[in-house]
Amino acid sequence: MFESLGNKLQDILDRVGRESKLTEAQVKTAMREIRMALLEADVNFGVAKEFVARVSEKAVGQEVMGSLNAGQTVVKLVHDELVETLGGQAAQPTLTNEGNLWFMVGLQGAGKTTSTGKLAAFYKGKGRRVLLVAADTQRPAARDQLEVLAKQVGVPVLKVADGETPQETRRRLDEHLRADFRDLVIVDTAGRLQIDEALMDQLSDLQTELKPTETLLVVDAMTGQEALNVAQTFDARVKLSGLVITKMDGDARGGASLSARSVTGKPIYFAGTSEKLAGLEPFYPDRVAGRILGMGDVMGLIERAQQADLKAMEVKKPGDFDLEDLLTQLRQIRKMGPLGDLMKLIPGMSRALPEGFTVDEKQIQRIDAMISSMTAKERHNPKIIDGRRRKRIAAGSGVTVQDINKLLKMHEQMKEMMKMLQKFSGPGAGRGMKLPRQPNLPPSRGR
Ligand SMILES: Nc1nc2c(ncn2[C@@H]2O[C@H](COP(=O)(O)OP(=O)(O)OP(=O)(O)O)[C@@H](O)[C@H]2O)c(=O)[nH]1
Repeated sequence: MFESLGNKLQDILDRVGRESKLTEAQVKTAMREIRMALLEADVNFGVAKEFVARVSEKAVGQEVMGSLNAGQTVVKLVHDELVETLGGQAAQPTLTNEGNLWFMVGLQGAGKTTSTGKLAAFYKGKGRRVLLVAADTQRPAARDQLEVLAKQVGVPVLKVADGETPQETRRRLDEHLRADFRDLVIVDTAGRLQIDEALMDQLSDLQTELKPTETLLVVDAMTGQEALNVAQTFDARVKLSGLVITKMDGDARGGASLSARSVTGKPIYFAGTSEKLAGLEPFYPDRVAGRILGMGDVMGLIERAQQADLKAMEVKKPGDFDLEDLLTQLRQIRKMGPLGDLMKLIPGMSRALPEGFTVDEKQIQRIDAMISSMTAKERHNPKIIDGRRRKRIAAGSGVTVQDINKLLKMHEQMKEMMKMLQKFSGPGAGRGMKLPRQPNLPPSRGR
């Protein structure tokens, strides 16, 4: 479990000592890594800080658990705390025999309309009689989009007319329900590009009139830090009862869910996992905890590495792998197959790569230019490249400072990757590797 962060911590903590209890110094060192992992997963800074403080308190003086070493013990503590913070067990919204009326709220583009359709499909599958209400009068196409989804699911839809008052909507809904009994009404409310007072008032008025039994905020996992503000504001204005996190199939590591959950304290009921109607799953805190910690699809990576000819990787100790080597290796590693795909399997890697990064000749030339603008000393020890030098190197190689930052980060992560690949490739691969197939590893992607 948690091999990448686990290995990192293991290395650090092995250097610190082998006491049977976690010392304050050990915990402090480990927590720096943990905080980095949280920030990389786009957890809000304040939330990450509080979280780390909470875990530190629990960890100091804690016995090193059973067969685990100090690093693994810390990661386990962090993981358990993450699971707890994310809600522990998977939770479901309240449903009674009748009179269930749910509000779907959120920013435009968060996936509100899509999630409304997905919920209709999910609960119809459980034998519920669902009615959808298209109340998103903000985006002209939203009501039609919901109608199309409703048709696909096979449930009726009530469309709110432009300029209709909440009272009129209530009356029409009652009429509809009298003629055609439904035990679950899901209302797709007006989206907003950002938090907007007038629209918030409109939403609040509709809520007062329709009295939803659940008010679910749809949060886009890709929004990262912004999730905290969005969740906070919506909760203050329309009192949320739960959350739905969409686009968990993307590159985001799920930090948004931790931020949104921490600030509202409301359960996360569902995770959106594709654009399709079936792409909705109950939210499993343990899976997301693993993903936030950046464990990626480690098993997938190992399988690929074992199939590849990795002789080139054995030239150096990973710790000595410098930027010049990076350039050489970048070309050799391409033999492993589509490098982009492979890199996505590495925790944090997809975020570290420059936007739209694909390994083609042009990219290699850019990296070549960046590395060539560095001194031999800098190439060997990139840590000495400070802000001023980054600017100059960027200017000298025709790229931005962000590109330099990303390159340096990628280099660090490649070193990590090489450590893993070395461990798990070549004759004897797999021997001594402590990698049981975990049922709760994050779902593998791209395979
Ligand atoms: N990959 C992926 N895409 C999703 C998911 N949920 C929604 N989307 C996509 O996100 C985009 C926006 O979704 P919508 O449902 O239209 O967004 P909305 O929040 O209803 O937007 P408004 O109606 O404008 O407020 C669409 O292209 C969806 O297909 C998901 O879980 N995974």
